[in-house]
Parts: sequence; structure tokens; C-alpha cells
Amino acid sequence: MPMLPDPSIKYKPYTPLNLPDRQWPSKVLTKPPIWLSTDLRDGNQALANPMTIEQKSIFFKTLIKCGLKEIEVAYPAASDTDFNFVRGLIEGNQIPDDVWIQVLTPAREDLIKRTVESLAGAKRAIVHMYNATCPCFRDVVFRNSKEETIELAIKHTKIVRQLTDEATKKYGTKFKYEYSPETFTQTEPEFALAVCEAVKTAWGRAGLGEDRIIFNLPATVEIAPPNHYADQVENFCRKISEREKIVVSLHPHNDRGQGIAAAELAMMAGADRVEGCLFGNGERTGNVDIVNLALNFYTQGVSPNLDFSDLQSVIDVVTSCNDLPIHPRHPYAGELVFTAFSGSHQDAVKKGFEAQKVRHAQAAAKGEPQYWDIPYLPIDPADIGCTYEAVIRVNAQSGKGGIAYLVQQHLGLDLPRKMQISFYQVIQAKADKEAREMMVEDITTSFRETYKFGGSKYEGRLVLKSFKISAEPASEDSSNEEPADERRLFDGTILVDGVLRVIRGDGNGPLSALLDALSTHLDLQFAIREYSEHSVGEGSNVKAASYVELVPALEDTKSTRKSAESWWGVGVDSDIAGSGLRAVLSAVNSAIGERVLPELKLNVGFNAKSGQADVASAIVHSLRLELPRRLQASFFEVAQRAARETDGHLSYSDLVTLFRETYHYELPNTPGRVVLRKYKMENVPGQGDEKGTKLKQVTGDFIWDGKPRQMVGQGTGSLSAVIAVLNSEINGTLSVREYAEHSIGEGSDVKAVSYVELAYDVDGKRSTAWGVATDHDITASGLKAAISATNKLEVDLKPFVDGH
Ligand SMILES: CC(=O)SCCNC(=O)CCNC(=O)[C@H](O)C(C)(C)COP(=O)(O)OP(=O)(O)OC[C@H]1O[C@@H](n2cnc3c(N)ncnc32)[C@H](O)[C@@H]1OP(=O)(O)O
Ligand SMILES: CC(C)C(=O)C(=O)O
Repeated sequence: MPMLPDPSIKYKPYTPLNLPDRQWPSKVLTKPPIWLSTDLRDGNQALANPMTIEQKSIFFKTLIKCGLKEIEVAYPAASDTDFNFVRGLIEGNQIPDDVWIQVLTPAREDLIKRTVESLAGAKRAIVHMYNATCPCFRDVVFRNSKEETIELAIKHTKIVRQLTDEATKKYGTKFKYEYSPETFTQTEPEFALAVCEAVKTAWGRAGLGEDRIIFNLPATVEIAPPNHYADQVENFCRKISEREKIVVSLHPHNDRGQGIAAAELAMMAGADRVEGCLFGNGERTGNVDIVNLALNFYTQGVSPNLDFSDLQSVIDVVTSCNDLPIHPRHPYAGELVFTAFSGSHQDAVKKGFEAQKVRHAQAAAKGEPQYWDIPYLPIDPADIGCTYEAVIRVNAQSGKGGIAYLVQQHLGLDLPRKMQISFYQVIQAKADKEAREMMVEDITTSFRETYKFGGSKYEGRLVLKSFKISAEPASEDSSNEEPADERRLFDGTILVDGVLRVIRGDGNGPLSALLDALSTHLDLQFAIREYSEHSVGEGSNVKAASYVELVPALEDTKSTRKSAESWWGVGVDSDIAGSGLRAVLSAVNSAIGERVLPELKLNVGFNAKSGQADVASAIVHSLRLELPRRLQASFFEVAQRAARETDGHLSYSDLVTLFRETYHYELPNTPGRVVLRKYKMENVPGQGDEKGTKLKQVTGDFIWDGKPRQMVGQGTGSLSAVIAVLNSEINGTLSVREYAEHSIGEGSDVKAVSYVELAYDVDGKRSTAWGVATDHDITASGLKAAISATNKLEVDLKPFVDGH
């Protein structure tokens, strides 16, 4: 059947109440109403499968936990389940002393008796009786006149009074009486008043405080806009006699979808109490939603006296007991209500959080309240136990702000604006292509993949393994009065397509020194257009995050700056230089794509093309030894000499063999004149140098020129203690010029490598030598390296005297 072109031939409009001096429109709600949950009665009667006693019990406990003090628990005359549930609550002593249970009964003597019977032994109870008062029901359902309708209400109110008086005598129960002229909103206002006046008189004991009689004014079916309900309620409140002895209660339904508005306006009109259900369950479109109303108060800064700080567990109980879902857009409770998909909303939310952080810090410093004021978010999700995770969700309608927000929340990175735009394009393209929502994991994974960020799984073609930044004074310019800036030298080991390479460069800062190294060794020419950094974390865990925008380095710096092409990179490191260097390599990885990079070709000797770094690269790649810079220089000379002796050519494997032989590195069966077989290192009690450094004592089992010998020495560290031992038994003096160490391998295979350069002074002459050694124990690797250097120096051992 089509909809009617003229619905007025079928539907009559409501009859407005003439209340020109209405006061409610300018009232403001400043205190919550008395709440009554009718989930277990009106909500329950609307379910296809009414709740079992077990479900009602769980629900009841949840209502108590939320802070409800008045709970309509049943229609006891309707079924054994309802009757027995009430009995169970009372007999099981499950009703807290400050909670009133309420039960509903029609105006029928037999059913009232059964209802009051169900309450035997209760401490506090509200008996709620209803009968229909509106014309349609009077005429059609009851076929009663107005007078008969009033008589019905009076007669049965008196029955309630008599039965409850008897129960009070017998059990000491404190009773309240609630009367509902059903459907109040469709009843003539003057007639509703007349019925209630008659009921008040019949009840005969309306008083103050807890003795107030409750007149519940149901909008059994919502038939008019909410202002009409408010007018009706204000009219009732003004005209009912002894207003102070009455609790005016609201019972809105939601047929026109305005139950919340109706309740709020009617509260402004003077009502004291609201009956409703959690999340708006109830007949047809439901009863008014108590959670919604309560949280509306909360967001106005008014405590609702109900606690929904763990809203999800309330949702879980209610949805399982009612066997009904909650709509994803349901106010406060729907799973999408704190979610922004669209770009401009996300941008505003992100900026809102940032601004609020600053505002709150300022307010806290001044001891002022920290107000919530975030665009599009009327309530802090955390207050009702929700996390912010769902606040921003990303699809093809989303913008950079939301994506950046998620990166910030989940990776702790505060991307610079231009990088946000750049990464947004990555996500936008993916969302569009896959036509689906981008989950947080999609975004963080794409971020890691795009910027080669976050561990070995996401490594790019270039990976920083280790580096050293050193300072070198710039050449003095005597014509310039300004002090010359220091230059920075970058010395690092990077993995290039799986091959460890040593690269080095210089510049006026660590990043430009790295760019210089990339240009020299890998023929990659880039310049930095934008750089920024911030800290991540706090205290001893604080790290630096750096962001770099690279552009191709062109001859002309103006064109470089204007380049349309650019690549962003990010790096995080506990060292700020390290984070910047990682950010540069992150951007370089994006820039090079699949471009072929120059391989390491060794060319040592005459017309040598390979420099120190290339030789060091061969060593780091084959032996994983990251030689200190001066050892690189020293070994380079060794290699050059060797190449000259072999017609100017040295193969890769020759070079590695040469290194092993030069430093006796991991060559078995090549003991020198001094061998340290075993040692014991101890702190010397009470001994220290003038700086308070604790002294160490080493006791070593040596093979000294072929003979076993135990020797003891002390020093401020293990190395100096061994040098002290050696110095006591040689002519001349050994001293440590340089010491370096690093680890190789991973997990349980990890070993320490030590590099020691010793100087030997004897007879006014000085010679130097490097020793290199590994061990699972870092002290042992240092000592072995020192002994290896000692043997290379051919020190003059004092002759061995037995018993010495
Ligand atoms: C708006 C509301 O939500 S009101 C509450 C509605 N809730 C329920 O009805 C749930 C529980 N109800 C029940 O289990 C049953 O209806 C019972 C046990 C109360 C009564 O069952 P029955 O005796 O079989 O009557 P039935 O369900 O047909 O109710 C209709 C009768 O009650 C009368 N009636 C309806 N409401 C009331 C009332 N408030 N007071 C007195 N009589 C009433 C009707 O006029 C009708 O009477 P009739 O049989 O003389 O014509
Ligand atoms: C019994 C009354 C209050 C009722 O449930 C209604 O009118 O909706």
C-alpha cells in the first residue's frame, strides 16, 4: 500500500495544551532526577524471550553496581518466574538496605493480593498500580465512564493501602505507593489531575520525604513532540494539590524517537523522577534510555549519581540478558560513537587533543580545573572506560590528521606536517585500492614498510650498523675574526644490500657527513631540505625521534631546495645523532628504490682506487670486525705494502689472510713469547687512586718465553693491571694508546671483540702495534688483544730467574 498523499484523512494531530505562561523553556537542569530502572519489568515484558531468574539476578546486580536506588523488579502477578524472582531477592537478602524494589500490578484485587504477597519480608518496597485513564482505553478496553475509571482507581488504591498496612504490621516493611494514569499524555489533563487527586485521598497517607506518593505520568506511547509532554507535566505540577507530598515521575517511551528530549524537557517542567531502561530497551521503540540521560547530565558537569565508568561491562550484561544488540551509533554506548572516519573530523580531534594537553598543563600550573573541550567529542571516552583507540579510524574519506594521530598514538611519533601529507598519500592510495577501512595495524605496518622503520623485519637496502662521529677543527682562516666551526667526521659501518661496508665522510654536522659518505662510497647525492626532532618517552628510557626530508642534490642549491621530488625518513635512537642518521638512511632507502648501487671492488696497491674505507669494508664484511679508524689506517698501510710486493694486486681473500696474519687474529698455533693462559681479576680492598677509582688486581698464569709463570699486577682497570704485570717484567715501558670494543654475533653466540693499540718506549725509541682478539668474556678479549700487541712489539723480556 502506498503512503497516503494526504495523511490527515487517517491521522489526527495531537491537541496542544494552552499554557501560554509556561516556565520550563528557560529552566536549566542542575540536578539529576530520582532514577527508576524498569528494565526487569517494562524492559522484560517487551522481550520475545523474557529473562530467566538467573538473567534477572545478573541484571539486578549490575543495576545495583551502577548506583540505581529504585528498581522495578517484576510484575509478580504475571508469572511464577516474576513472583519467584521477587521472593528470591528478598529471601536471599540480595537487596541492599538503601535500595527500594518496585513491583507493578493492575487494578485488580486478586492480582494486587498476589503482588503484595510477593513482597512478604521485604525491607522497602514500592507498589506500583496502574489503570488506563485516557479516552481510547476507557471506551474500548474497559468500557468505563470517567467516574467508573476514578472509582476503579480509588477502590484498588484502598486495597493496596490495606494490604500494605497489614504487611508492614507483619514484616515491618516500609512501603511507598506509585500510581500511573495510563497513558497520561493521551488523557485529558484535567481528568488525569482528578484521578490523581482521588488516588491521593484514597491512599490517605501522602506525606513528606519518603512518605511522598509517586504520581507517574507515562507517555505510554509517544504521540507528540517533547514540548507537549513538558507542557502537560508543568500543568500537572502546578495544579496538583500538596505538591510537596508528591514525587512527579516520568515514564517516556520513544515512539517518535524523542524519548530523551521528552524526559529532559519534562524534568525542566518540574518532574522529580524518571523511569527508564538501560540503553532504551522497552516496549516497541523502547523506554527512555537511562544511560543516555545520565551521561547527558554528566557532560553538563552535573553528577548523575549513577556510575557508568565501566560502560562496556554494563553493555555486556544488558545485551546478553536482553538478547538484543546495541546499535553502533547508539549515544555513548555504540561502538562507533567515539570514532571519526572523516578527514576534517579527525584533523579537529587531533588538534583538539594537542591543544588540550597544553591547556591542561597551564590550568594545572595555576591550580584551575582542566576542562574537557575536544571538537566532536562531547565526553572523554576514558570516563566511561573506553580507550581512545577507536576515536580515529581510517578509510578513503580520512585525512592526514587522523592518520598522523594514529601514528602518534601507536608508534609515539609526532610527524612533521609535510611528512603527514606524504604518508597520508600512501594510506589514501591503499584505502582506495582495497576499498576498506584501514585498521591501526594496516597503518603502522605501512608506516614501517614505507620508512623502513622498526627492526630487522622492516630493514631497507641500507642499514646503519655502527657509527662514530668525531670533530675535526676546520682549517684556520686568519683573515676571519670569527672562530672557525668544527667539521664533523662520520665513520660508520652500514649494510648495503646485505654486504657490510665501511663508509666515511665529513660535513658541518653528522647528517651532512653521512651524506658526504654516501656520495663518496655509493654515488648517492642527496641534500636535506627539512629536519626536525622530538623526544620519545621519559626518564632513562627517553629516545630521540628525527625526521628528514631529502631532495636530490643538484648543482644549483636553489633548484635543490625547490625540487618537486622528495623523500621522507624517520629514525629513533637513544642517541640524537643516531636518530638523525637513521632518518637520513630511511629517506635514502625510499629514494633509491631498486637503483643499482656501486659494488665494493677491491683495488689495493699501485694506482690504487680503493681507499682505507674500502679495505676496512672488506674486513668488516668478511670478519665482522669494525676496525677503529686508526687501525684502518694502519692496516691500509700494511695492505699497500703487501700489494706492492705482489705486483700491485691483492685479492679479497689475500687481504683477509693478510689481516689474520698481521694481527694473529684467530690463528691457532701461533703463540707469541708471552701467552696468558688463565687469569683472576679481583678488586683490591680499600685501595684506590686519588680519584677514588677502585684498584683491580690481576693474577695471571703466563707462559713467559716458553716457561709457565704466575705474575700479579694492579691497575685501575683490568687492562692497566695486565700492562702493570708486563711492565714489571720487561725492559722499557708499555702503555695503552687506544682501546675499542664491540660485539659480534647475536644471542648466545655473541662475542666481544677488543682492539688495543700499545706503545712501547725503550732506550728513547717508541714503537706501536695493534692487537685484536675475541672472547665470550669482554675482559678476556681486552687482555688477549693487549698480549697480542705486546708480542707484535717484540718487547725486551727480562731474563727469567727461577724462584723470581
Ligand atoms: C503499559 C504497560 O506496560 S501496562 C503493563 C503491561 N504488562 C503486562 O501486561 C504484563 C503482564 N500481564 C499479564 O501477565 C496478564 O495480562 C495478567 C496476568 C496481568 C492478566 O491476565 P488476564 O487476566 O488473562 O487478562 P488479559 O491479559 O487478557 O488482560 C486484559 C484484561 O485486564 C484488564 N485490564 C488491563 N489493564 C488493567 C489494569 N491496569 N487494571 C485492571 N484491569 C486491567 C482489561 O480490561 C481486560 O479485562 P477484561 O478481560 O475484563 O476485558
Ligand atoms: C505501567 C505504565 C507505567 C507503563 O508501563 C506505561 O505506561 O508505559
